Amino acid sequence: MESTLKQYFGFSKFRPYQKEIVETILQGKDCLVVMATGSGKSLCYQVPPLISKKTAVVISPLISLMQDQVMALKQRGIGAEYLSSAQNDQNAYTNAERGRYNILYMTPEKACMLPNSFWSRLLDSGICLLAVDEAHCISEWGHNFRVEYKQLDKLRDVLSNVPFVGLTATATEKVRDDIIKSLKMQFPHVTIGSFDRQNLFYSCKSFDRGSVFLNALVAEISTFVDKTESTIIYCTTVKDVEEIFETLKKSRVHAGMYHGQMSNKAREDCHRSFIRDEFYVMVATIAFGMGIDKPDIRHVIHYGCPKSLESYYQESGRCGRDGIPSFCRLYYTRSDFAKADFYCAEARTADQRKAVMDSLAAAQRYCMLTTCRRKYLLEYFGEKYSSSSCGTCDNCTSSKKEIDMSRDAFLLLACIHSCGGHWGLNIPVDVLRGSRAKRILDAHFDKLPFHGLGKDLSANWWKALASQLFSLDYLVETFNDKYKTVRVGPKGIQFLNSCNPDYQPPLYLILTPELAGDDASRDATGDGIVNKLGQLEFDGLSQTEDELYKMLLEERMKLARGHGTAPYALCGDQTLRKIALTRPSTRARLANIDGVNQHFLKTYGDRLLQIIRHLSQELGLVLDAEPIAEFPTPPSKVATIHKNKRLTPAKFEAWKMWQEDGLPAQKIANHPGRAAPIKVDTVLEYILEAGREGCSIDWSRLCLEVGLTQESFNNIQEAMSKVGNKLKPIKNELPEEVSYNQIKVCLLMLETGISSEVIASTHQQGCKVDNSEKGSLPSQIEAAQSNTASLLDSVDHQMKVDITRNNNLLGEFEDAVSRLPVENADPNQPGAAADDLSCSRKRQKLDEPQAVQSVAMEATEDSVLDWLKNFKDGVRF
Ligand SMILES: Nc1ncnc2c1ncn2[C@@H]1O[C@H](COP(=O)(O)OP(=O)(O)OP(=O)(O)O)[C@@H](O)[C@H]1O
Repeated sequence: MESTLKQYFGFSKFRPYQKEIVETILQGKDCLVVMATGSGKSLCYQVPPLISKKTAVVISPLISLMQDQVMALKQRGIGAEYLSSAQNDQNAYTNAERGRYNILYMTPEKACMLPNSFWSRLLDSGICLLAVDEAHCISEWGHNFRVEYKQLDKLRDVLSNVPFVGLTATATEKVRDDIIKSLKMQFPHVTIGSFDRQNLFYSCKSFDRGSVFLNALVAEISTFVDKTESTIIYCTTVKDVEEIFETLKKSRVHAGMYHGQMSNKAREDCHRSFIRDEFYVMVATIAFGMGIDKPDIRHVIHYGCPKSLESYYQESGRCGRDGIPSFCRLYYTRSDFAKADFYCAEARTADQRKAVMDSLAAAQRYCMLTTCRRKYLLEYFGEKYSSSSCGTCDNCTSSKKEIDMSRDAFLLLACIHSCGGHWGLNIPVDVLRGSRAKRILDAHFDKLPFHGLGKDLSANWWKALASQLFSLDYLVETFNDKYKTVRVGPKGIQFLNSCNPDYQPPLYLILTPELAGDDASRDATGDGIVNKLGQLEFDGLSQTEDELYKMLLEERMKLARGHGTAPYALCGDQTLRKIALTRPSTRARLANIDGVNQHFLKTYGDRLLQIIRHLSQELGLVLDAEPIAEFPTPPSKVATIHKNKRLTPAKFEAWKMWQEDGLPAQKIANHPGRAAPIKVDTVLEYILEAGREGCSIDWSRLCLEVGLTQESFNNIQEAMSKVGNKLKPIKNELPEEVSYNQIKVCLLMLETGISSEVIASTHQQGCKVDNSEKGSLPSQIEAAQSNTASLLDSVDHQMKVDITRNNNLLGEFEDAVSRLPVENADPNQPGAAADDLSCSRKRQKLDEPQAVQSVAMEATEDSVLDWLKNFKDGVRF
């Protein structure tokens, strides 16, 4: 099973539950799979046909979804086709009957219409399973009931011995029972995975409709587009879709739109362009829902509260299906919560109406929540979340100010209580605000002592306060057949009992923007949550590796265009990031990367290797940077703000050995603890990466180790002023002996504000000797001695840990000298040594592995001085 997984999908491991489900299907048993969006349900029905060599029939609700899946499967070398009204190729039917496809998709309508003869021929050829994707559509209790799904039970009689597999991301117990019954499943194996999408960051914000907000939204979205991050903006009406689309267009943000009033063709075209990354923003109604199989959507924005929490989970679940950190934001207005009647219009029974009202109330509560959003979402779906803070939603990451609102809470609770608890929220709020509307006067509520006591605050302010009191269970909402009523719950009564008009016990509530009346923070997209989050903690790509990743994205786009397919169908972003991190130089190494399958390797492998080689060279990155086995599993959680991006263990270890244990890069590269040696350049790259991430670096020592002198520092700076800060152009500007490592160190020093004064004084003194005192042997020796001493001082300073000899000065001196990389220490080659003091040239070889390899000269003070005397022009270290 694992080799099939690797061969076709490129993955080395099954995700939780996948393997056991595949095994159960292969044993011929029915299965019900309830697992989160993006958790890998499809694989559960895609692997069995590849193992059993029989066809898997998959019922899927949308033609566009089937088309996407078929396209992606073909890219993996899997025989796949779909049957639907959109299928023009008549051969598809004949091929299907003959079992020519591993996976055969069809709509429920098509499945019910196909003649028995088709099924019996296909049965003869071999069917290994019938999967019903988005199986919640079967249930009237589901949030997406579809009549055609109900008729699928007919197939049970035709395919009596074929295992049926129902798959869905959202199913309450009732819905699960419905699916089992409707599909006449026999003792099914039921798998319920976690609903937690750890890589998603959730946030909500109220907004005011209008051009100010729209412009701010568009400005933010264009920053996503700049980063080639795909975004879906879900709207609740076609009008909103068109308005946002137009605003984007005016701002020259290339986007697509998708809603039910567009023609099928226009919708399909738009969908295709979006998945092919021809544009990065899709503005859509929920019509663009279940069928979206694009794994690299980084932002799902809801413009308006969705009709239910189930829909929200499903729609926001389109985000980050590839496991990369992604963002779900919901903007709501209070008027969204008054749409219950509209949503109830289709409900046929009182139960259905209640279900719709309950779902909308849950979504409303989610919007107004001041506690952990993830916890609320998961617990809504019946999953226990033990922590009270996920750390990856706005409520868990923003600092919360709490203030005592006991008096206002007292007024509101007392007013609601006095109104008898038979009304919605509007009446008591109107009473507080001193309304003299007919219904208030008719009920004599103008006589209540609270009438007008809250007139200085807006109705929305009081409703925002009510939301907090709901979330603390001080207030309770009840749904009748048509109306919502609000009453004071037992906790609220307890609070009221402890109050009198002159005294209320403190009640600290979170000061939300609405309660703070902070219009400035609400007049646009508000907190710019994505920007505030700072860097995402992910897989520790260095800046240069990230540059490579972006270039690889572009190259993937070109390849995909050339083959008329979507970039993600070639390989996922996750896989490309791993390629950027490791830069494989051979097919075997490329094949080892998670996500690279046989078909990809055969079709694009050589071209990709060429590209990797070329781009890595351009960026000064070494190939085969890290043994594949050392890959960290990318954390699936979105990170909150951290000072340092996380380093991979390999990078951290290298930095620690260099900085804290004082080992030279050469020793680190060949450290016995390693499975295989790595290149010195790679070690230096890791150290720089650590420096970039805020780890402390002994810059003098690093300059010394790569041979960066003050002069080359100046030269590099000068080159940068001409050609910018890209490595290759800088390198081209400089003498050949200036190495990439020197340039990288210099760039990072400039980037992190490190002064060139840290460059060991020996470099500069060495230059002085070379320039001003050439020819005077004693002075050169003196200078060289002093150079040596100060050089040793600086090195010695770093090598605290590894000093094994005695602690007296001579011992330290010897030890330090013995560690110095000495090139051409052979006294019979004075020419090389003479060259050493020619400043900019003399250090450049230090970073070359072969130079560094000739280490370990056993020395005493006397022997060094003796040895120095043999050289007219000094020596280099
Ligand atoms: N074993 C695995 N290792 C790595 N990635 C995997 C594995 N299984 C699936 N994936 C990837 O996870 C992503 C989501 O998988 P899939 O489309 O099957 O999710 P799903 O559960 O069907 O989601 P949805 O309910 O949204 O349709 C895909 O990009 C897929 O390639």
